[in-house]
Amino acid sequence: MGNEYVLEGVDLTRYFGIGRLRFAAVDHVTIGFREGEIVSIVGESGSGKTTLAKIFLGLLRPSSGEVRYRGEVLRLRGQRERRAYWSGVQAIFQDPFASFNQFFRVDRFLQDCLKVAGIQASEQEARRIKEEACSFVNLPYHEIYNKYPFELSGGQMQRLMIARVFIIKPSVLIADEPTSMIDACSRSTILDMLLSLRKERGMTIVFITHDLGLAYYVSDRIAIMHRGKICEEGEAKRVIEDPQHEYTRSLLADVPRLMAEWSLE
Ligand SMILES: Nc1ncnc2c1ncn2[C@@H]1O[C@H](COP(=O)(O)OP(=O)(O)OP(=O)(O)O)[C@@H](O)[C@H]1O
Repeated sequence: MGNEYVLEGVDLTRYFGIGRLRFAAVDHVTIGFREGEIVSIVGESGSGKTTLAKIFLGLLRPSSGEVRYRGEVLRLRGQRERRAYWSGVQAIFQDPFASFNQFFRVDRFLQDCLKVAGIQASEQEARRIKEEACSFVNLPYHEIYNKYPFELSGGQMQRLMIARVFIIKPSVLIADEPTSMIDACSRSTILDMLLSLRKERGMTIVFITHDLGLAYYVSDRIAIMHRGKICEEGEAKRVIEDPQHEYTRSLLADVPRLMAEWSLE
């Protein structure tokens, strides 16, 4: 039988610091993501979520354990292998400002996405794809193509990151607090965009958030991370309605209006 996970981490550990200061930011984490599934990794600040995301993206080496993509152990030896991997596994990071090369205009950024996606298109066809991606995220291409990232708002940058995903069509998207810089209204629009991408493309989405309400709203499964470990994992409804771990219960106590806020059921 084949491996059912598109992406998985097996016994991942990552230490930081040396000597007595050494600690495990990610501590023996095993977790897998199936095709078309949305899994949220929820935990408070410093619990190791971003470190785990970076390991999955091949941006950080685990101290031990391994990442498997489509059943194969991930070994990224050069820029070519990295690029090939990133055409399948993409990320949206917390701080969109840091995700852009500030010296490149928006058009160059989008053009690079075509390159990562391996799309060889005429100038006219490339323009059509870029316009289509911008319109998917409600950005008027003709107004922004000539701008530098610092001339965009935080929300526009985040939309541009989703336009990138729209062009590259990765199998897996790792979204680290994708809605942190925008107001509640644009937030739900962006979430809807991501949900429709998963529906249309069967994309796997890994949401990294401290917001259990948001996780419940979007996910099939939730994994709770605490001090580098996954302390609880399961179907979203089960984790919320019947939490098994003390830490999950304490997180739930912090979101008493969870159901009402997200108008669930
Ligand atoms: N490069 C690094 N060097 C040393 N320590 C680090 C490094 N990156 C992260 N850490 C530490 O590892 C721990 C986990 O950090 P991480 O960013 O993964 O947490 P997080 O759950 O994503 O938090 P947040 O929600 O605030 O982003 C923290 O104590 C952090 O200070």
